[in-house]
Amino acid sequence: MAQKFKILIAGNNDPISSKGIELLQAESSFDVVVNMNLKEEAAMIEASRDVHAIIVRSGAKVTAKVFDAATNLKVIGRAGVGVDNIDVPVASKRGVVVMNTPGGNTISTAEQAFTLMMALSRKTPQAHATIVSGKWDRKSFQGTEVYGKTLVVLGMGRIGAEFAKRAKAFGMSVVAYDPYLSKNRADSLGVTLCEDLDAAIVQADYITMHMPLTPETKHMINAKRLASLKKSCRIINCARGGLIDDAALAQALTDGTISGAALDVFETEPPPADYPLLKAPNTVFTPHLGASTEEAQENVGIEIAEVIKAHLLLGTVVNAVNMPNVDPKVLNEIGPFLKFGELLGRLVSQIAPARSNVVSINYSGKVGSGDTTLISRAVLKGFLERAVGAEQVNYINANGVAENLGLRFTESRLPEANLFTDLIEVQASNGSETASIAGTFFAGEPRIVKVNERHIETRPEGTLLLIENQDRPGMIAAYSSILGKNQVNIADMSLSRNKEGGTALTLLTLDSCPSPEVLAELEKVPGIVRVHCVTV
Ligand SMILES: NC(=O)c1ccc[n+]([C@@H]2O[C@H](COP(=O)([O-])OP(=O)(O)OC[C@H]3O[C@@H](n4cnc5c(N)ncnc54)[C@H](O)[C@@H]3O)[C@@H](O)[C@H]2O)c1
Ligand SMILES: O=C(O)CC[C@@H](O)C(=O)O
Repeated sequence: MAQKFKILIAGNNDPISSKGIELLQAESSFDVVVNMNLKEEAAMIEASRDVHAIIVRSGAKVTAKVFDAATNLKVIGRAGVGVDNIDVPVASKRGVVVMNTPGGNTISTAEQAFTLMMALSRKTPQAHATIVSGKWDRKSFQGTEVYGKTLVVLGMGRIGAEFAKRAKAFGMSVVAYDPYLSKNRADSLGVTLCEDLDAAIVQADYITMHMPLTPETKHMINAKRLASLKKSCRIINCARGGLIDDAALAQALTDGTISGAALDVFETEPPPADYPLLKAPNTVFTPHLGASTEEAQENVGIEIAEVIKAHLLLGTVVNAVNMPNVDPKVLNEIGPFLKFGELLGRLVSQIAPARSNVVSINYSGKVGSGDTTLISRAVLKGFLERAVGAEQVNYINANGVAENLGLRFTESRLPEANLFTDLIEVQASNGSETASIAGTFFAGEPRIVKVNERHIETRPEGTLLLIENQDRPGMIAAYSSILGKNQVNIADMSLSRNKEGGTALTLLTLDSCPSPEVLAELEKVPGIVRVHCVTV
């Protein structure tokens, strides 16, 4: 029977598009629960206990305690961009994929920010309030044009770029500050790139903010920077509360250091009644409505439903913030390498020297010319399974699990392979000893082609017995007779030696796993250096 997946659509009065919900409800293997009343952490914990997927906007918070309770959780979908309501480091540690919908609300948010800029310039909300209160006041609301003014865009990503296009159409000259923006991109947008934040903002008649909240961007606009601005400067923030120090902004507005602020987002949401900013002059506020349009909500609601469905049913990963993308085409191409990489990692972990602290993956041939991030994660996953348990490690947390164990991981690529179209070699080393296995595909079938640098050929199937012995007559008979007398049948055999009379390596495929006593007996045979029994 197909697995049933329970999906929680979690909200705090911020609904997800019904079209997205219906798309999930139409799938017979999904049990969809919608709960828009998850303001308190305790309620979120209860609702998440047995779910496989959670979909949120910005209202519901997925905290570490929610992860503790949601032991079946595989994926979280954010119907929107910012994932600051999800504890992403904990998600990664627990192996939960976090996916968002970048782009679906770009236009709506750029339009909202632009609307705020215009409303701030023309005091529209204040003028409206006087009319509805019965006054006809045409003197108090003289505004300013944006035409000919200098706009500084902080964060020239998707939304910043859409804002900039609109500002240019309104005759503004646009300066961009974004440490990750290339000169080419700035040129193609027709904006002036300024590499220094302080030098950028002192020119501004308007500043609009469009970057994520990170430790680096927190309080980017603080008391010191506010003091450096033109007195006529107005600030718009439709990105995230916390980019601006709200207390410092309230002060700067009150004492006339700057001319106005229009905010869709606040450091504390919702702001309490005594929040100083709410009493400051020359402001326009909206309650985090950037993405609140029919179009944006339909875009992000449908998109997140589609990616969650594809992830649960097919394993595809799209727009994950804690994992590389795996679309069905790529998955199809690299799928066999993922399985094989995991298997090589698992095999090497069984012959690795004690206290190995470095795992190296060497790619050669075609496989090394593409993106190998996921294959390496697969190798690490396979390698770590013995140390932490197969359930505890996956493609998302493999790097973190390795780091916790003090295991370093290196990767190298050779575009040319000497003998094989594709070759993946996995090595584990503790500084003084190294063990390695390399594999490839022959006519689509996986093969082990090297063990500890020796050429050998075997199918990675069942139980493999690896015997290193002195190269001298009678060795094969010695170990074969011990296996035979203990009813262990040899299904396949591959031999290799470094030189005549040197060391030989035998890889036997066995029909059953020899007992520890049989392995001990083999190790005692004169001339046998090492025996490893490895399960594929
Ligand atoms: N108000 C809303 O409802 C709403 C809706 C959508 C998005 N947002 C927020 O808007 C922000 C931008 O969204 P986006 O889709 O444009 O994201 P994006 O990733 O396309 O753009 C973000 C930009 O910020 C830049 N950046 C990063 N660090 C920076 C720094 N230190 N200084 C300057 N720039 C920096 C990045 O290089 C990038 O170009 C996000 O925080 C998102 O959560 C808010
Ligand atoms: O869900 C919302 O309405 C807010 C979305 C917005 O903050 C985002 O980051 O995409």
